Amino acid sequence: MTDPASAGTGARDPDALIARAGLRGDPNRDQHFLVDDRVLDRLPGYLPEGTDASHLLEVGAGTGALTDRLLAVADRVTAVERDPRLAAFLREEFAGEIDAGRLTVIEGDALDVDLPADATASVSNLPYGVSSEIAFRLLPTGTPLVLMFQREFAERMAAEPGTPEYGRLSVTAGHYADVAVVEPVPRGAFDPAPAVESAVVRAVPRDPDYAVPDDEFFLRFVTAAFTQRRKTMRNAIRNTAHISKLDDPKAVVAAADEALMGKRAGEVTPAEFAHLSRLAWEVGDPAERE
Ligand SMILES: C[S@@+](CC[C@H](N)C(=O)[O-])C[C@H]1O[C@@H](n2cnc3c(N)ncnc32)[C@H](O)[C@@H]1O
Repeated sequence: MTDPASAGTGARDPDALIARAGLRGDPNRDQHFLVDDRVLDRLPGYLPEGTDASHLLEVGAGTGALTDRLLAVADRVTAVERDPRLAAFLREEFAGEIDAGRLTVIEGDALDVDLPADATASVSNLPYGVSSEIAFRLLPTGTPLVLMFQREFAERMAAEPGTPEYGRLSVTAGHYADVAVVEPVPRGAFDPAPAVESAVVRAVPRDPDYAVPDDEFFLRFVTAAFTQRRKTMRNAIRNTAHISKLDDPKAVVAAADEALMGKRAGEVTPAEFAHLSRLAWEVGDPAERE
């Protein structure tokens, strides 16, 4: 049997893991395994200083190259993997760690399975097909996250108002955390190489520096406005009542600041969105208030 520990770092060699698993990553199943040791070694280090690493969560564990790095820094790791062949391989490859109570493998879809409520942080190379849904399962947990996304998606998540990338994703992700792109990752770091570039995002949880009347309403109000991002806020609010579920969007426009109503959604800051959502909650007759 191949020695699981590669020389030097003591970490398992990613290519050897793929060889032992005996399968090729299937892009149709979002299987792009990280094979660049330097990227793998850096990922846990992107967790904010002082992060409680007693129980790390990994979504989409694949052949376990990142799982192995997480086990090196955590007391305990929970790894979720949907592909039964990979889950079986992980149970075999990491039998020692599982027996020692340091690793739990959950076989299933990360969108359906119960994620451990006591995970203290997550480090994951996400399946890109469902990365948005998974991110928005993890962000409300209020734990630090280090997540690999498609680069374009990562940049939209971290974008500032007034930039072309700024949008619904920036405001909604920023509602839960300070989000930053910490490392672009080239296609060649993966096997098989994905069609697009990737990037690592760090999300540090925090309460927003503004108040909203209701999280769900705020997120819906923002989503509605960005469906009409070329229109002024005045028109966007009027035209999207079917999404924001406001009974009286005109009252919101009438009560709001003229200059703000003349801006486009891409120029409206999260705090301004929050202000507008409070106004809409008061005078726009949203569905929840009935
Ligand atoms: C980009 S690969 C990352 C694998 C490994 N962590 C690495 O870095 O090499 C994503 C992994 O997520 C798994 N996966 C795809 N969809 C999933 C889902 N809905 N829930 C859980 N795992 C999923 C794939 O089988 C694949 O192993």
